[in-house]
Amino acid sequence: MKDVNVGICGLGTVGGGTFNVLNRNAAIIAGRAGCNIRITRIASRRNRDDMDLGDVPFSTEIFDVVNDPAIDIVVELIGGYETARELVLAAIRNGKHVVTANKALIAVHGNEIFAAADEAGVVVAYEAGVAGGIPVMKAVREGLAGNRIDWIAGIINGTGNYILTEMRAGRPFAEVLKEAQDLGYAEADPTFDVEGIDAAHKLTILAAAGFGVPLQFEKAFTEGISAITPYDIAHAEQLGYRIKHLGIARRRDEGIELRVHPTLVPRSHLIAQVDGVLNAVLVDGDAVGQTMYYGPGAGDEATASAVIADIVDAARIVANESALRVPYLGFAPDALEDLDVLSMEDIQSAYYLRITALDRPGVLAKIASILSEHGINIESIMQKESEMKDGRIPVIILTHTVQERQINRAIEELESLSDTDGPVVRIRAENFN
Ligand SMILES: NC(=O)c1ccc[n+]([C@@H]2O[C@H](COP(=O)([O-])OP(=O)(O)OC[C@H]3O[C@@H](n4cnc5c(N)ncnc54)[C@H](O)[C@@H]3O)[C@@H](O)[C@H]2O)c1
Ligand SMILES: N[C@@H](CCO)C(=O)O
Ligand code: NA
Repeated sequence: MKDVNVGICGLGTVGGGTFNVLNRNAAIIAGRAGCNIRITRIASRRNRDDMDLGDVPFSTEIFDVVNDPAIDIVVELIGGYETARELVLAAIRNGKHVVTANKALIAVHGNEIFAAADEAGVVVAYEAGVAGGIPVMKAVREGLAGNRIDWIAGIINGTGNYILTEMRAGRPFAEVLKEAQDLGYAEADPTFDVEGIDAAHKLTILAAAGFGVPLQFEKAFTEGISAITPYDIAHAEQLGYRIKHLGIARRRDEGIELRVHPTLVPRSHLIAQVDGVLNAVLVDGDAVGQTMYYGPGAGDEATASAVIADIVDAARIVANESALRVPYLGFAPDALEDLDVLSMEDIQSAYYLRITALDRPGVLAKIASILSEHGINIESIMQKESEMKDGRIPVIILTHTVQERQINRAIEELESLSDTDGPVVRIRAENFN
């Protein structure tokens, strides 16, 4: 059996997991790959005293790995945008295949990196970057190749889902975030997790591969979970919904919806049961219908599982000098469509609205008439007793699907009524029909 040489850049959570699993399962992996996958160099800022690297040379200079002529596959696990970009482009220039878990890099610099890789005749693989251990890129790029994909919706940030899950049990935000960081789930800058940036990176990649469009991260809409209150979580539950932080990409004739925000989902739907660090991606294809991919979205060995699957794909190419490659986004580069990302005003969604009304006769009728003037149909309405006994009553409304523009105009009018108090809380909702 041929040897294929791998160099690892970055020996943190994912780098450590990759090293350990590659060693533990070496025989199984060799059997699948048809070659021996050998780690011949590791570089990272610091060596780890909790790991035994055996006789694998270690250095603190990651560019040593990409400049080592013996290395066939460079595994980029340092994270971040700029150094990772330089490292990956240097590896490509040196004729090496690249495996990365870095969705920020692919979402922002993927178009440039894929073009460079095509030019050099090498592959760049990024399965671990999207929904961690779940082989969802394999499913979208290969398993669903016969479908026109109409929409993709997913819980694609483990840290955020972990926080929302624990908040339902009444635990404070900051304490749960610290726990997710200690478990190695969070990004170096955890606002990427909490504010939806990390999920938007992954959604950008899913949308590009699902719909056959270039990566357009700069146009993705992101709203985080930091404004979600236990109050709205409880009321959503009473309406039969659960609040999840979703990435949603929908293909419409006019363009693409690309958005990450807290979303009410029916409690009876499978996706509402996805808790903790687990991720799930729902994909709607015209032939297959809805499929859902579920599993660990973060963590050392779970992510390593996806990194190694990509190493195996690249190793097969090296060992067999094979030209058989799946295009980066699953579509031949000249088949990518120039579809624009729609503005948020143009997206379509259902909405949960919480209006603080003054307890006066006729206020409900005024609210209903404003919604109706804007063409918004009400799915359900709930008027709560005033908890503060201060004459202010929460009115909770779930709407049918409308255009966000209609809701924005209606909210402006609702807020300007003398019978309402303060801003209207608005959370988008999906029924996955
Ligand atoms: N942690 C997860 O569960 C997870 C899951 C999926 C994807 N990812 C992605 O995997 C990548 C790595 O994440 P991680 O959680 O392992 O991070 P980490 O911080 O645990 O590990 C990164 C390692 O790279 C080293 N490093 C960074 N820059 C370097 C440089 N310039 N020179 C030398 N060493 C450098 C750091 O010292 C650290 O040891 C990121 O892109 C992340 O988004 C992580
Ligand atoms: N920080 C990311 C890691 C996996 O991409 C998450 O929590 O989902
Ligand atoms: Na994955």
